[in-house]
Amino acid sequence: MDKEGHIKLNKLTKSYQEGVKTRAVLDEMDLSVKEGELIVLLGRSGSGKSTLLNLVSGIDKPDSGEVVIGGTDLAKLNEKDRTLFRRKNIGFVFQSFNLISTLTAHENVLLPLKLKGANDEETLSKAQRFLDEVGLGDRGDSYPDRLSGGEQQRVAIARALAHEPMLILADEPTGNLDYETGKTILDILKNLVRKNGRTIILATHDRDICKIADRVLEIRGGKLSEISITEEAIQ
Ligand SMILES: Nc1ncnc2c1ncn2[C@@H]1O[C@H](COP(=O)(O)OP(=O)(O)OP(=O)(O)O)[C@@H](O)[C@H]1O
Repeated sequence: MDKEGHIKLNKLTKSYQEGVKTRAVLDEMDLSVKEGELIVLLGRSGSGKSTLLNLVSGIDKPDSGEVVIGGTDLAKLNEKDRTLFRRKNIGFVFQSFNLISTLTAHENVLLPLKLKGANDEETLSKAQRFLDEVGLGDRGDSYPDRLSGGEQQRVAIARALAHEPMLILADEPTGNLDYETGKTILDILKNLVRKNGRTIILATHDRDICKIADRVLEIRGGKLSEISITEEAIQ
């Protein structure tokens, strides 16, 4: 695989129509992410972070421009193939954890593996291994409503990584957690992503999170600009 252009955005443009008004959100945005990079995406509320993540995951379609992930141009896939591609290649971590309430922690981690068609003993133990990795090896039988917010997010991290996706997308992963829990979650996420050699794009408005990044990018006026990490640390 082309390490330099593991993920590429070419002139990505997206606007929303509201009545007669058009709101331009992303304006011919370019980006190239290397394999294994940890990108922190900053931007004020409403700047387009979630819009960008939805385009990168293929959940939403751009007005124009390309999203290329591991050599696959998402626009060339039909709806069904895009869903399959997403299941196989992308892991998600959301602000609101998004665990399935009727499944145990272990079953939640298992789900993306099953959706990929894996369902044998080895798969069961892989899900268990990832629960162990996030420190919840003994909570596999617990349902989400029996877990704290931080524990739920740890299950969500295990779920995002266990099926070995090419790319992890995290949207405000610490947004619903207190400061200390948020710090723990970020450490777990960073360590697991590094250990497994995954690429991650993490959107946040919390500038503190920049400390863990290889590269910090900011969306402003529909474009991306690179911010120096040392500059960010000093502020
Ligand atoms: N489906 C939609 N229809 C119309 N406008 C939308 C839609 N989705 C997003 N927008 C608008 O696009 C802009 C970018 O929204 P987006 O959710 O991407 O921002 P964000 O940076 O993720 O914000 P936040 O940090 O508050 O979550 C906002 O002005 C929002 O109102």
